[in-house]
Order: sequence, then structure tokens, then C-alpha cells
Amino acid sequence: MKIAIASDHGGVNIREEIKSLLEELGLEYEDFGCECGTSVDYPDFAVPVAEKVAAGEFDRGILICGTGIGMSISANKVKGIRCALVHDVFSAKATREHNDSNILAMGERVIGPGLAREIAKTWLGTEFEGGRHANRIGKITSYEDKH
Ligand SMILES: O=C(CO)[C@H](O)[C@H](O)[C@H](O)COP(=O)(O)O
Repeated sequence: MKIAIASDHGGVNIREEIKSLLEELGLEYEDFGCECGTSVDYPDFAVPVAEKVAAGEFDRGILICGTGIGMSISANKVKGIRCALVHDVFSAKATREHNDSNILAMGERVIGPGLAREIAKTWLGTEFEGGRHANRIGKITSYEDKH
């Protein structure tokens, strides 16, 4: 599995924590920034990652900002992206099983690095269940195809 990861200036520490997790898990990843000595704008990092995941260049994406909200709003503008904003392990599992989420967003001003690591590990290790959930995702995809 190949992962695209990025953060704004509000998510640098968790981004580094998740990169060390990806290395431990032996997963290939590419870091799309930020090189944050200063304040940056989260859409400039969320959209390129989302476009790369939507294009199939990466299997999944992980985005971190202060709350995770700006990253998730931005990523979900890209067709084919199902970005889940997650701050607990239960939701990390559920959003893979039920939503087949392809991007995980988290907020460094909301949770600490230890919980972020557990969330990412769970999200990366959980498969989509398909079945009734696939029908529901089909409805999202068909809306996207019509608009
Ligand atoms: O987009 C966000 C909120 O929805 C992120 O948390 C940003 O990291 C945050 O808005 C950045 O805020 P700052 O005051 O410019 O550091």
C-alpha cells in the first residue's frame, strides 16, 4: 500500500509521528509537505494529495491540520475522495469497514500523537466490508458522476 501524507503548520508533529509508524509498518509513502516554518494554507496541501489518491497514484492519503476539518473539507471536494475526519479508534475502524474512506484526516490541536498513531494503524489495517455499504458508496459515486 502506497500512502500520500501532508499537513499544514498545525499538523507537523503528528505528520512526523505517522511517518515513523509507516516506516515501522514497512509501508511506502511520500511526504507532500508542508515545509512549515511559517503559516500555510491547508487547501494547498489537501487538494494535491486528494488528486493523487483519486488518480490512483497513491492507494490512500493521510492529512493533518489543527482540527483536521479544513483538510477534510478540501479533500472531499475532489471527485472520488472519501476523506474521514477521525479522532477515535472506533471511527477509524468503522470508516474503513463502512465508508471505504481513502483519506484519513486528523487534528493535532484535538488529539495527541499516541492516539493519532493508534487511529492511523487501525485505519490502515482495516478492510472495507462491501455488501450494503458498497450500495451506499455507489449512490455517492453516482451523484458525483451526475454533477
Ligand atoms: O483548517 C483548519 C481548521 O478547520 C486547521 O485547523 C488549520 O490548521 C487552522 O485553521 C490554522 O490556524 P492558524 O491560526 O492559522 O494556525
